[in-house]
Amino acid sequence: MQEIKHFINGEFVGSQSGKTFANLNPATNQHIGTVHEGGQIEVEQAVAAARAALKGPWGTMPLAERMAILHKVADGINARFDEFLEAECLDTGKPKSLAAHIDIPRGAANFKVFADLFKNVPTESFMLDTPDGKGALNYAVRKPKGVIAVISPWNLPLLLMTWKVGPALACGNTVVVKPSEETPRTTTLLGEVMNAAGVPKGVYNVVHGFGPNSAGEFLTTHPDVDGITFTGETRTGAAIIKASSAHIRHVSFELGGKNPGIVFADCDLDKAIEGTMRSVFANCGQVCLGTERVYVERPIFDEFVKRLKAGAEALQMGAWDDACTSMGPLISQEHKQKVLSYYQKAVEEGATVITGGGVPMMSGALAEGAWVQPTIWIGLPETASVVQEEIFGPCCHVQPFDSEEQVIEWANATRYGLAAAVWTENSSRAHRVAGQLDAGIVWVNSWFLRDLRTPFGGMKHSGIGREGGVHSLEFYTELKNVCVKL
Ligand SMILES: NC(=O)C1=CN([C@@H]2O[C@H](COP(=O)(O)OP(=O)(O)OC[C@H]3O[C@@H](n4cnc5c(N)ncnc54)[C@H](O)[C@@H]3O)[C@@H](O)[C@H]2O)C=CC1
Ligand SMILES: O=C(O)/C=C/C=C(\O)C(=O)O
Repeated sequence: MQEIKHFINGEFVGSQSGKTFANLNPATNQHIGTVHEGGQIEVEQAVAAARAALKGPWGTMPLAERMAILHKVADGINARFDEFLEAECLDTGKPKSLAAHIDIPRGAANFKVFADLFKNVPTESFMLDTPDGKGALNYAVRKPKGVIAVISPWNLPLLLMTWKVGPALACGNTVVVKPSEETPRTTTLLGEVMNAAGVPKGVYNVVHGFGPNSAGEFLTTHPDVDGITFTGETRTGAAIIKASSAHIRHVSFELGGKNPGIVFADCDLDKAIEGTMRSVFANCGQVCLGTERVYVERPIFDEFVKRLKAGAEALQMGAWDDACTSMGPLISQEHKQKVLSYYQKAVEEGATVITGGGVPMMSGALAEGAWVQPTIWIGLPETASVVQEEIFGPCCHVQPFDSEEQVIEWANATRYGLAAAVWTENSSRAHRVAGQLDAGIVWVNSWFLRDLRTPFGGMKHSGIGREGGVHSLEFYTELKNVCVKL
């Protein structure tokens, strides 16, 4: 059984309180590790270490050296690829085919891409005319923001944590990470890679624990934190703003979604089915960008539903290391109960269940895991709970539509605005519809095709701010204008 400790000032340390909690494998519900629960003391130590590293070796390191170290971190993740893969799959139950394709490579890329992006970024300068005719020169310089608190979720643990830590470190900041209590392993393993890569002590710190009245809250309310970046539920984002409001600092929030997939009759149906299958069921539906509302133009509705059903029923649930597995379990028993409560609500609200709706029969060690069936509903009004609320499970409601105007109105009629997918071969329509959707990202004829240089974030209740490319640079640095009278 693995003991999972905090990583503070370059060392693995236990909690002074002696408090621990269980690390469970969601595929089996077995206790596979013991995690130290951080309190005020560990958060205090981690923030102090991050502040000292900022003033010391990291803050004074030449840019080229810092970027070379971040390349070594990426190489270090790749060199220990199989260990990261196993750690991520044990924590989440996700199939290794998925984690090997997405989670671990993106974990490494998040360091390389941002190191390369930020190496040569210019800033603005302006000449100002003055009455004496000599003028003044203004130029802006970027400084690291300082100590960044990173609060990360359990659905794509390494990917989403490094998506923030990579650019934060590339900009010269130091970080204290509070990973999700459900998925402590890869964040901890990254500490070993940081040390091996030569990252100075205190630059990357990890404190384990929960949210309210635990490490998460202690970190986000700490007065010596200069910025908070968070991915997770909208309600948690609101709680973090409220709890930390005494201190003025920037926040960057990537929150929930209830994303539409819009399928026009002129789409390439094979591509639309393949993309919608991924966007609904990948990672057992636990992706904030995933599609939970599918709108299909009426002439192809029956055919689409028939083929989506066949795809869902062909998914293979099983162990993470079985090459045949295409869908894993949900993250926890608690989340399983939440998703099943929506399965029940859908029926109570009058849905026709096309497939799924319950719990699959799993055998052997998997019998006690957090498994649910991939599920498709039709026949609900747009006001139904499962059409309006984020479920975060392998399920969707499919609705026929008759006009562009109608589908745009429905697509926008939620409090969320994170992502959308549009399937059409008509490029004028693609641009027209994309322009009218309330979403931070619209994919046309694709889903989860990511370019890390682009703005990423949500509208409405789906987030505050954008990260990615120069937008990460904006969040993780402070701009200072220097005005020199000539
Ligand atoms: N990317 C997304 O949009 C995600 C959405 N979710 C949604 O959120 C639901 C709940 O999942 P959770 O893991 O509980 O998500 P969450 O939003 O509660 O947790 C995300 C992170 O925030 C921390 N946290 C929670 N409360 C906090 C607080 N008051 N102060 C500081 N940190 C805090 C957690 O410990 C974790 O590290 C899921 O059922 C799903 O619907 C969950 C994970 C990711
Ligand atoms: O940055 C990405 O490519 C993925 C983002 C996904 C989420 O934010 C999520 O699922 O929570």
